[in-house]
Amino acid sequence: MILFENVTKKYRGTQKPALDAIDLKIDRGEFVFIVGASGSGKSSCLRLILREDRPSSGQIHVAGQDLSKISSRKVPYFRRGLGTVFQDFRLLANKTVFDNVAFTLQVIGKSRGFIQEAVPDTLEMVGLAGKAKRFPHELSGGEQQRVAIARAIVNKPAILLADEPTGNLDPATSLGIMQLLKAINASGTTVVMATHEATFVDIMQQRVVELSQGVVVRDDVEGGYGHTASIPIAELTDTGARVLRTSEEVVRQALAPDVERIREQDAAAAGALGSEAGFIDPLPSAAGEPLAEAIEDPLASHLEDASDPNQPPPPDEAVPGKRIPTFLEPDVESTVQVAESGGFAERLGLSDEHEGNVGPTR
Ligand SMILES: Nc1ncnc2c1ncn2[C@@H]1O[C@H](COP(=O)(O)OP(=O)(O)OP(=O)(O)O)[C@@H](O)[C@H]1O
Repeated sequence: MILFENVTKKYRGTQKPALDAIDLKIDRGEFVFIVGASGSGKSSCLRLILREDRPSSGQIHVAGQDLSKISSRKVPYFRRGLGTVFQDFRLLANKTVFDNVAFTLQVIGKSRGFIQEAVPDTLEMVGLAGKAKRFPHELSGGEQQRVAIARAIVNKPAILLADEPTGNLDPATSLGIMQLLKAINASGTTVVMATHEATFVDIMQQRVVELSQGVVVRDDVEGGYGHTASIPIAELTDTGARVLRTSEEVVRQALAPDVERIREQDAAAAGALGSEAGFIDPLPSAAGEPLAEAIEDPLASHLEDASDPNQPPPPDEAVPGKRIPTFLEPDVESTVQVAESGGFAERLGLSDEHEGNVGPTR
């Protein structure tokens, strides 16, 4: 699905290569964390996959295509098969939630009827049903990131690239985003995520590729974050250490891969997202469960308990009739970070041809 062969990237005017003879193979359906200290080359790696940049030497294949053979004119078409999520959301400030997501489909020529079905379905999946008419500045940070994820998956990409998608979010909101990405991966979409979030990486036990000064220094099938960003526990006060351990336990409960409940959630989420390999079906599951409900409810009760570090997380408690759990309704107001310009469309693999309005259907 993604293949780097002896890839080196050296930016103009720099002495050391940002990436140095990288070999990397990521198969269809994998969830891969790319970790490493600041400046180790994570974003460079994602930019090369997205064909935003070209390697100085070496070969890159993505989704069966040799990127060196794609002409600049064809790059937007290539990018349509990739979903991208960034730390700063990059929503269009002057468009509603609906229109931000619809924009992706509109510029690639999907019919109005298709858009008016696919967008609400995708918004429901990410827990934003009912917020279609809001503008980005009327949303919390977590909600904005969910809009960005909806925009990234609405075109059913085979690969989702996420560059620090939780970097601007509080821990609880980040956890919701991680669960969403995990569920998207469970549907068959390959997810590659660059992150500094040690706790999530440690607990999710997915493949971890660690970069150091542009070199792959570790590639673990079920790895942890490693020492690159660990907080030395000895430097914490007793209270600090207890709080840290408690929040880790909360996250572990919510994401641990060996918990049967999580498997069931994955299955439910995969059902909600569709079974077609590599693609996400925007229809709800047969049981009518939206993705947000399928993956989030148990977490809400754990998080509520996180305030008391001496209390173990309670058992799961379903909240009858509750479509979107409290956890998915973050009340933290965040600084809205939006992209205003047309370069945004190009980066997302969209042409910036015409930009008519697509009205919300509800
Ligand atoms: N456009 C550029 N021109 C010159 N040097 C660059 C450019 N982009 C990145 N670099 C350099 O390449 C190296 C890798 O940067 P990159 O952004 O890939 O790291 P990163 O691991 O994503 O870092 P961070 O975690 O801080 O986002 C760094 O030394 C950086 O300064």
